Amino acid sequence: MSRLEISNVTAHYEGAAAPVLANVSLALGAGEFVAVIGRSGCGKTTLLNLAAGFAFPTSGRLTLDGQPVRGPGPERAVVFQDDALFPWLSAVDNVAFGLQLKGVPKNDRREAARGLLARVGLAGLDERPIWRLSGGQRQRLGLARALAIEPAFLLMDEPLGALDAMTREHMQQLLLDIFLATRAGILLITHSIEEALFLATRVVVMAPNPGRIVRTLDVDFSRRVRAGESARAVKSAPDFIEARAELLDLVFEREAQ
Ligand SMILES: Nc1ncnc2c1ncn2[C@@H]1O[C@H](COP(=O)(O)OP(=O)(O)OP(=O)(O)O)[C@@H](O)[C@H]1O
Repeated sequence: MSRLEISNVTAHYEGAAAPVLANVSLALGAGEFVAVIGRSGCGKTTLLNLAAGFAFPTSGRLTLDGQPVRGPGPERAVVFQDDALFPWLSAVDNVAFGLQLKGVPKNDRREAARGLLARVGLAGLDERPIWRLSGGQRQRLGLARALAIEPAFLLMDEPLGALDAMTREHMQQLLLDIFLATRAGILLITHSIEEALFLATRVVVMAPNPGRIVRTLDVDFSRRVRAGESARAVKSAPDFIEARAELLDLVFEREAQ
């Protein structure tokens, strides 16, 4: 079972007065869905970049199954808001590219890629060029490509931020389905407190100057969706609304400081 551990990490950007992250600790295991929220500039993306191996801390430790993280790796797939798809390739070839990186033989790649496209709800759009896909379809494609490498961890930076409300709700359901099917450890950065509460097994609240974790909340609202309750019912349940208000207070209280 894979485990990513961020222990007591501090990070600085050159020239900045305060550290961008100070004494941040966070662990992510298989079957855990951690959502990180906090006001703009509190270091969420920096934290994800460290977890992905795109950046390194000034002090503290990052380990993967006990081994120091030295850079990016195929066990950690990253999904961004503006997904870095290859615009000159069709949908199926964008996913097949991920399979090529994984070493899947050429003849098997397109068929496997089609399967992944179907899994994210893009069946039938295989040969579409990227520029003819909607924002939501591109996000699905970005997810399919991330899943192609069968990552132990999915690291996502505001992946649904650019989508309209309806599409966003559909994508939340897809993320839940993927989480359940793969049991990958998911790290999701989101500006939506509601989305964090709805999807995660743990919500982490950060505050800025220096970037730090001020609250960790274990939640299980997604279990109710799995048990058959509708997303709408879960999001309008009294305990969901109460938890959302508490987190809102926390983020705004910190903002006022
Ligand atoms: N490459 C960089 N060099 C210098 N400073 C940076 C760099 N990247 C980010 N910062 C600064 O570090 C702080 C944290 O940025 P980061 O993007 O991690 O925050 P965030 O919480 O993800 O913000 P947002 O919610 O707006 O995306 C900000 O003050 C930002 O200006």
